[in-house]
Amino acid sequence: MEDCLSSSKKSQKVVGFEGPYRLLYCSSKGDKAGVMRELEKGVEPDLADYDKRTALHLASCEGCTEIVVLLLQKGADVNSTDRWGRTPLSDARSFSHEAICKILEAKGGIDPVGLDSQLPCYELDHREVNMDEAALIGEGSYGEIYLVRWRGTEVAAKTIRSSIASNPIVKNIFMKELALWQKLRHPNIVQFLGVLKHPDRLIFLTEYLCNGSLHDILKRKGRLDLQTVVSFALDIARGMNYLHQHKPRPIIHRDLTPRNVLQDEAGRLKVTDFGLSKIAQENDVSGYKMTGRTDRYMAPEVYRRESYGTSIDIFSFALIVHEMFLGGPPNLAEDPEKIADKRAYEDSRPPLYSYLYPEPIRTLLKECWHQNPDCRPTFEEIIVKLEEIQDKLKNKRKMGTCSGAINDSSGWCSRLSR
Ligand SMILES: Nc1ncnc2c1ncn2[C@@H]1O[C@H](COP(=O)(O)OP(=O)(O)OP(=O)(O)O)[C@@H](O)[C@H]1O
Repeated sequence: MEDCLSSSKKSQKVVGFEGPYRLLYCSSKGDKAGVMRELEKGVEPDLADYDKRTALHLASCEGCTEIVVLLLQKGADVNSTDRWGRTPLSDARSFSHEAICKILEAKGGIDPVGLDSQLPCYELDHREVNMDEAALIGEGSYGEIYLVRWRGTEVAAKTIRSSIASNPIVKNIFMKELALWQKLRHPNIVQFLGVLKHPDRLIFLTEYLCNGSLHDILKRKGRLDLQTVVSFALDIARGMNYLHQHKPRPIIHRDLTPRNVLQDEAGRLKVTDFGLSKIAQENDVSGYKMTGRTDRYMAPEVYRRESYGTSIDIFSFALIVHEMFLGGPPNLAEDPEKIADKRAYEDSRPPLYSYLYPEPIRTLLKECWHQNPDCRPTFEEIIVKLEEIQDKLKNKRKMGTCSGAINDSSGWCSRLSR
């Protein structure tokens, strides 16, 4: 733990607006003097943001020819790939910047994704769904959600805002995420059904979960008892473990929140919208923004704009489990950006009142929201711990007693019978 704590402090470096990321900003704006200044300061030409997009990606999609030439002269990698496997040439082609395509090709640039090689998404004839009879059930960052009938079954239809659907790069990324989603099959992952082939709209179908989101459930019911929390936490952890163990690359959710966890008729929770929300929130992935969207479930390393991995989802998971005991988010009135800032730079975490959080859960939450991502457990490890707690709870119920292996100093067993 000592090591974890000391490296945690090390990882708290501040990346301010005037930090190395200015290179990306200047590149996307075509500011040659700014780019030169940053490179002269010693900033690496291949510096990437948290989506692994480099200055060369940004200059290529913005059509900044001079910057592309300059970055290549300074040794930028012509074939750096971003989170979606796109190279600078992929971006230049998407926006038809012919001159830049030629420059990149001459330097050995390749386009491993290309619009043509996009994985096909399962397409359905739009006449199969009558959107005129659709009932609105919710609204998210990328559009509205409707309850519709498809082939005799109630399903959810998600409409994509035209600001997203009309941007070729964003649409392409969106379609790739959907193509990935259509391959996933797990009891704790919302099932993707297909995209409606519509001349001027982008709509996709998923299974319909009649009980709504965990956010809705907490609003309705308030605090959940320990047994329910453990069972819900296991559902989320199993769905997330499936995503993190995806081959050849793990799928990072990036926006795990109570709104992105839905409940089916049988009471089981399922995870939805991996990757999609963030695409929509970033609004314009072709440009680099100096301010990031923050929220209360964001891991410190994301807020600090550092590189990150699967453990950002573990951090969000801990906050969701914390909320289930509390019946909603703590410090609801506080500005989410302030909360994220304090978590990133002051190591602040929500309170773990002993009368609400039994000992095995307290320890688990502390591990999961550890400041150092390397010290957080994996979902596989979390599942083992939660199953142990669940087994003990079952045994206690059978024996009709609360004394035994799990510390009950806070009287948490008594809440089981509520
Ligand atoms: N498949 C579904 N079945 C039933 N209800 C759904 C389904 N998908 C979404 N909803 C409802 O619609 C609401 C909005 O969903 P959506 O996923 O678009 O947005 P969000 O999760 O609230 O926000 P964001 O897009 O930022 O993640 C959800 O909170 C939920 O209540």
